[in-house]
Amino acid sequence: MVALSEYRPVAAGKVRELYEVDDEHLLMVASDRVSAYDHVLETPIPDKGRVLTAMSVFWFELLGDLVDSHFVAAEDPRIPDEVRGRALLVRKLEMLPVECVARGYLSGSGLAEYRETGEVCGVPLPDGLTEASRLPEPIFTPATKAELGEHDENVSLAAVAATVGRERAERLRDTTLRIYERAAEHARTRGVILADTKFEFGLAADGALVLADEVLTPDSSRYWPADEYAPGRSQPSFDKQYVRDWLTSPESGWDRASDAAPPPLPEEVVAATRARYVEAYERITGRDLTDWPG
Ligand SMILES: Nc1ncnc(-c2cnn(Cc3cccc(F)c3)c2)c1Cl
Repeated sequence: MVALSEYRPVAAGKVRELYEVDDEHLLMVASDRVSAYDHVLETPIPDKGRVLTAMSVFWFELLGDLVDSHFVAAEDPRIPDEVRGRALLVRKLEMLPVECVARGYLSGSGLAEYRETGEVCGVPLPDGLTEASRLPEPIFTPATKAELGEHDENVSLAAVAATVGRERAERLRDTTLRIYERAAEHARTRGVILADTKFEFGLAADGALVLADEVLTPDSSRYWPADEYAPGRSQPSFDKQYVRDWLTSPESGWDRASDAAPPPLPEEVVAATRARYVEAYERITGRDLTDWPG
């Protein structure tokens, strides 16, 4: 069995890493780290990496009739034991430099831009929308990838077309919206609102779009519990709300406005957060996490 240290690191996000396996393959590794308020917390959430990995695989399979993906294997001799269950063997692709975001609801950077201009990424929206308003129909709001720690910058479809060509930009938009709608409809039947999500695509040798990166995880999407949905206020995050509430409570002694690192999480917040990740996975997929390797 190969050790992770034998693979060359090629990229690292806040809570995940990417390694080169061979000329054709990469290893995408999800850690148990969690990020909140733009800080990576020092306390890991056991099984978070497994849940997000298993969730991506579920969506690759469910969306397989709509779009090809880079996914090769979740169990394979090339996957080191130390990351088994939270790592995927994927095809190495030529990646398109576009963060393909679909939004069915208005929040985050979309809401901020709407409040400034009445539009998001050049797409005009009706008046009178507020935090977490459901949009008349889902919109494509692409962004350019920012440096680690910075926020992505929203751009127009024309800006994407200037980068990848008009036809490919429209294909990115259409594909992004089609797989968002399919996923959001599935999540809704499980009592979960998929408010928005971010995809990354690469190109196959014949120029076809291939869905890459992590897909429809709680780190790349906003998941809200449907039974608590109420527009006009920020919605509870399905998976991170316990962490957010504790960090902003007097009990933590942390001042979010300061740039101080957040304190370690109490074990009951860790346990409750782990339970929410497992619940999100089992409700969305109908599968049992105990059946997933690792
Ligand atoms: N199949 C692919 N082929 C070529 N490149 C990529 C690729 C490069 N960067 N990223 C984003 C990223 C950054 C940090 C850790 C991650 F796991 C993923 C994805 C992929 Cl997924």
